[in-house]
Amino acid sequence: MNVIVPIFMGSKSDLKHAQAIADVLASFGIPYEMRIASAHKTPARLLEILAEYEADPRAKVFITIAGRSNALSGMADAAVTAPVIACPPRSDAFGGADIFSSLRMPSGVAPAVVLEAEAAALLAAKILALAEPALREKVRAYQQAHAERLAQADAEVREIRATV
Ligand SMILES: Nc1cncn1[C@@H]1O[C@H](COP(=O)(O)O)[C@@H](O)[C@H]1O
Repeated sequence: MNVIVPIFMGSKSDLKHAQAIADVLASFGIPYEMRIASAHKTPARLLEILAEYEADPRAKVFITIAGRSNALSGMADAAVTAPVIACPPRSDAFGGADIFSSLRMPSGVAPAVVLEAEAAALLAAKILALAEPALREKVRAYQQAHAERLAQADAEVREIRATV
């Protein structure tokens, strides 16, 4: 597959979350690259790396991970023409307030926000599948596996009957 999904994170402390996304991409056979740059601390470096991927036709979708104040996703979205999926790491600090920095963007900036690591990778897979029939089949198989698990669970709970 001649694609590469750049996964940007704001800090190495985001690596576990990034790896969870990367693992799902790998399960779809999608190549990825992980990069670290902070919109707050190293903005020039971030834009430099983004420009490299903007010039790379394989980079058809980006994933961005930044905790606390997520400037990374909006900055990335404004700097590249491909879709950007923001998947901020989970935080319960301050009542989960971090999430709001991922939701509202200035005009002309539109990163998608997907909170679960697996789902962020799935959205990336579906975007890439638009131009990759083999990947589309893998997405279909993934959906089918979910449907089968539900059918199995349904059959199991149906056995729990009231016997009055
Ligand atoms: N928003 C932001 C800008 N620079 C780093 N962060 C995020 O802040 C958290 C803590 O970063 P650090 O390790 O640099 O303190 C990480 O989730 C990182 O993505």
